[in-house]
Amino acid sequence: MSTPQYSVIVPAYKEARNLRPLVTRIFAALRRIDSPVPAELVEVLVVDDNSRDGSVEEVAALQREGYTVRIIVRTTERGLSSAVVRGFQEAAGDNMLCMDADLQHPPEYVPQMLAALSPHTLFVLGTRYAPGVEMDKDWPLYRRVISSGARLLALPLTSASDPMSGFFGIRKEAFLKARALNGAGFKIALELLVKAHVPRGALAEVPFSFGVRAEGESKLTGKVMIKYLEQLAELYWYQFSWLVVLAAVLVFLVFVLLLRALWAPVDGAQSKW
Ligand SMILES: Nc1nc2c(ncn2[C@@H]2O[C@H](COP(=O)(O)OP(=O)(O)O[C@H]3O[C@H](CO)[C@@H](O)[C@H](O)[C@@H]3O)[C@@H](O)[C@H]2O)c(=O)[nH]1
Repeated sequence: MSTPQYSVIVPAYKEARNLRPLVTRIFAALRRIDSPVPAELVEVLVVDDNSRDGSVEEVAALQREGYTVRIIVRTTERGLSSAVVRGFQEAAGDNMLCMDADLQHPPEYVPQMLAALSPHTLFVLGTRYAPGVEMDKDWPLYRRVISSGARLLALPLTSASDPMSGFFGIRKEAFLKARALNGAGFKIALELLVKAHVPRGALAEVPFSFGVRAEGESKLTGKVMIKYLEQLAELYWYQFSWLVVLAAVLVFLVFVLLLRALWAPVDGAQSKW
């Protein structure tokens, strides 16, 4: 078997029933005659947080059928973003893609997303905010509102149109540049866009329609949303702390100038004496 050059990272918690359709559809897309990426160069890496729902057995069955898929089972950590970071650390390929297990990210887009990465295009983002893209009409209204609100709050941090997306790819060298990854919450794409300092010219966007979950339940809870607000505060500080320092220096200078202006006439008066 050739060494994988492309790794598809799938964070998964209790997704046993989605893994087979996900993996078989990814490889079916890669085996199409018009796929820009050969299936033999791709691995799928599932990062599971000890789901104990048959995910390990499902991956073993897929391996026996010849699919290049492996699973990491974490027993001491939990969380979507940290699972993705672990997957990127363990990936064999230099071109790495992250996607949900639940088929909300269409597996048929995997070849195109992987092929978009290159030494010049360090980040590829699956975006739901592009002309002509429609949200699945079954996606609940409250999720649309949360997603749009979260996106608006993040827009000053990045030029990407959908920093909330969980469907994105990054080159290994860009990932290794990102220091002090927090890995909390759900928004690892946003954190990587900010901390890997991906320039606008090295970012490609691929519009896609976000579907509804195939099986199981979303793990997005109120706690995850609070984590997002904490993460935003950290990223704003990371990105804009120099502005705060600049503002402090300016305030100090204005203060000094004011003091001088206030004291100057008195000094003048004293010198006459
Ligand atoms: N390993 C691991 N995986 C997890 C965990 N929590 C969630 N996942 C996996 O992460 C993927 C997304 O989780 P969902 O719970 O399905 O998220 P969602 O509500 O559909 O949110 C998605 O859409 C958002 C856009 O609105 C995205 O921002 C988000 O990243 C995610 O893709 C799924 O494959 C799920 O199994 C966890 O604690 N550990």
